[in-house]
Amino acid sequence: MGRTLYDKIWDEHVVHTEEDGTSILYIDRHLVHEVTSPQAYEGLREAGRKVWRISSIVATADHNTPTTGWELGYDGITDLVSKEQITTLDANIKEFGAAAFFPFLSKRQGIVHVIGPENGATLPGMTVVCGDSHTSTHGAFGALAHGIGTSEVEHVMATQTLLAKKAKNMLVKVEGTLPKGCTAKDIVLAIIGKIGTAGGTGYTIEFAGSAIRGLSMEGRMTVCNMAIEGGARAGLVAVDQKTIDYIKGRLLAPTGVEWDMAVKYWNTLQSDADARFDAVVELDASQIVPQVTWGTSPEMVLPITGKTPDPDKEKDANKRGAIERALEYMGLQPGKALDDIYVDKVFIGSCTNSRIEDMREAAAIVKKIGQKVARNVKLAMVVPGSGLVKEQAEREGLDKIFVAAGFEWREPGCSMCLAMNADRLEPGERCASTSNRNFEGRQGAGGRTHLVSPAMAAAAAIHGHFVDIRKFA
Ligand SMILES: CC(C)[C@H](C(=O)O)[C@@H](O)C(=O)O
Ligand code: SF4
Repeated sequence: MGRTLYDKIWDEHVVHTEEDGTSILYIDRHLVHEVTSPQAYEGLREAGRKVWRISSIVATADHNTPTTGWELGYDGITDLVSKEQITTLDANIKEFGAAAFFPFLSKRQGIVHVIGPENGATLPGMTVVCGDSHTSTHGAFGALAHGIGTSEVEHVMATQTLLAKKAKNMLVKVEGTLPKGCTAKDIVLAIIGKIGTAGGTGYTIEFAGSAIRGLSMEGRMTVCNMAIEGGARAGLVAVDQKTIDYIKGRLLAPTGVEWDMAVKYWNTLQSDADARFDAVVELDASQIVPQVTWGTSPEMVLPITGKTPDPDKEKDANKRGAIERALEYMGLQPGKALDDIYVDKVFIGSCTNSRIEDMREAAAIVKKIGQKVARNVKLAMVVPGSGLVKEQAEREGLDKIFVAAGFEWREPGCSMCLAMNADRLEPGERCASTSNRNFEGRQGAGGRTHLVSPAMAAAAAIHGHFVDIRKFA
């Protein structure tokens, strides 16, 4: 019987399997950031160990880095805990080594899930880990990539392996043409709306179908990024010519004979036609409408044409309670039209949507509408995912479009995706955000997050409330 893409990568990396299925998996790439690595390095130090394969480590600082004041250097990091995490990473990499390190202030610094692929650190067929749940992003390259905990970070550093149990195979097939105004973000929000945040639990999801093949690598990364929000630790997309074209010439990508050999192997990284999946979910891309989350979980999502749900109409007591709590936290009434929700802040960024294509989509809408950020919007910020994205966007003049319309154009980092740096929501503030999590307090205590695509966020900034961007498409 044929094998899935997941089966193939797993088989290539499994070192040993116990009777109960517990396996030792060889790890090719270890991405490191400042939040989940300090204890791991400390553990190595205490045990007198070295990093097993230094060339597997690629590191950057992202969660704690400020997005303003870079001209002040490290003095611009006002939060002392943030500063300590960033300088600790600098010291650890100096002591333990890495294949590549993009520290705070360096040109290639950025969100770990943006800089990995961008620098050719993420390659098809690899096993990729990072002490970060959104490592699933890298699956867009046909790599088996998932987040691990801090103790596992230390284990991988010490042994180059990870203890893991094989997940089941799920196929999410999205066929058809995505309507104008809809993006990869709308696809993945629609998938999560359908399967729920636990739908992918215990599975590795392969995203397939003509709509997925039609996406750019940036779009595929957006989809895989949120596989974790659908409950799956890893998401995958089969390798095709787009994958290979994206990688060619990147900093850490193979060259010469090694490139040719790699491409030959990468071209085998698809599920066999007769591969068996344990679960199959199908979606018609042509039916997708721009999505907006209304609640405190990514599955609480509806088309922009929708209205917030009425808990009284929900028969299941648990679900009813969840709807009531979410509406209360979000400060919304049942039956509220989504395009009548006004926002206080707009955040375009995060490892879901801070790549060049996202910047282009947001700028295009701003240009098309041709107006300034609405008066009720206190802050609209665009945070590129890396220094290279920032540079590219500036070459294309996108920053000028944003700034002229009243957006702030910031330095790269995780920024307002989570409240770990200076960018955050104040209690009660409502935000249109292109990030991936809308949990209570995620963007700051009491903050209210609505997850949307970059184009939807940009339009919300200009109109002051959510709008159906299909009318501009
Ligand atoms: C800080 C880090 C461990 C965390 C994660 O694992 O995802 C963060 O990136 C997030 O998005 O919540
Ligand atoms: S951008 Fe957000 S989701 Fe991504 S790694 Fe940073 S904090 Fe996590």
